[in-house]
Amino acid sequence: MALNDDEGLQPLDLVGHGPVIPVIVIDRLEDAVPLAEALVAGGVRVLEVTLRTSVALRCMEAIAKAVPDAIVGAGTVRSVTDAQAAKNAGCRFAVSPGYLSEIGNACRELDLPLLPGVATGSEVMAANRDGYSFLKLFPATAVGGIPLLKSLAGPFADVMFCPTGGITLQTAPDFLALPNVPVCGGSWLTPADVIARKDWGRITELAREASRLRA
Ligand SMILES: O=C(O)C(=O)C[C@H](O)[C@H](O)COP(=O)(O)O
Repeated sequence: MALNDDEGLQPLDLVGHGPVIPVIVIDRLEDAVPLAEALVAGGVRVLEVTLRTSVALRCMEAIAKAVPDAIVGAGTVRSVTDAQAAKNAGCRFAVSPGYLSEIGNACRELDLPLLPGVATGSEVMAANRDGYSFLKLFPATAVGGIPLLKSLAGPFADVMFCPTGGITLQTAPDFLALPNVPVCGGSWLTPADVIARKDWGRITELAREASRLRA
């Protein structure tokens, strides 16, 4: 499925590359490229690098330049400035934890595909109004998880979700079994302690496990 490819938005296939989008926090620039290479080696190409650290933008830039098989995007996009910075860093898509029309419109202007975060029906409607129908449900487990996704499928039958927040290798299959969930997100593929000890082999194993889940 193409990501929010309504008129005016650049389509990006985020679903055809596997069932899980890793949500990544990188503290050291030197870890960016080997981490991305380890994920790609495990079959995970779509990478959401969060804008939560001071080196995040430089990490995205490094991955975009050095790991051509990775499709790198920016997570934690909370402002128009963040979206612009992500585009400048070479990101192919952006993910926001919530939704603001100004971010939706700015991403359209920037030709930067956006996966907007929503947690309520009103937010789904605001994002739909602005042309977005593939949405991130965040924080997925905390706001209602599978029962909420089943409920949303009634009034929002044409909306697809990437639930993220509180999902694990064990619970991901139940989310992916829902007709309105083609892909889910999670940080379990890139644990902080594994990155800290530069155990890239373990990252590849975690990626391989995730990529084998049913898409
Ligand atoms: O930083 C952002 O913009 C986010 O979107 C938050 C992440 O999606 C979640 O923190 C991932 O949740 P966990 O898999 O439970 O760790």
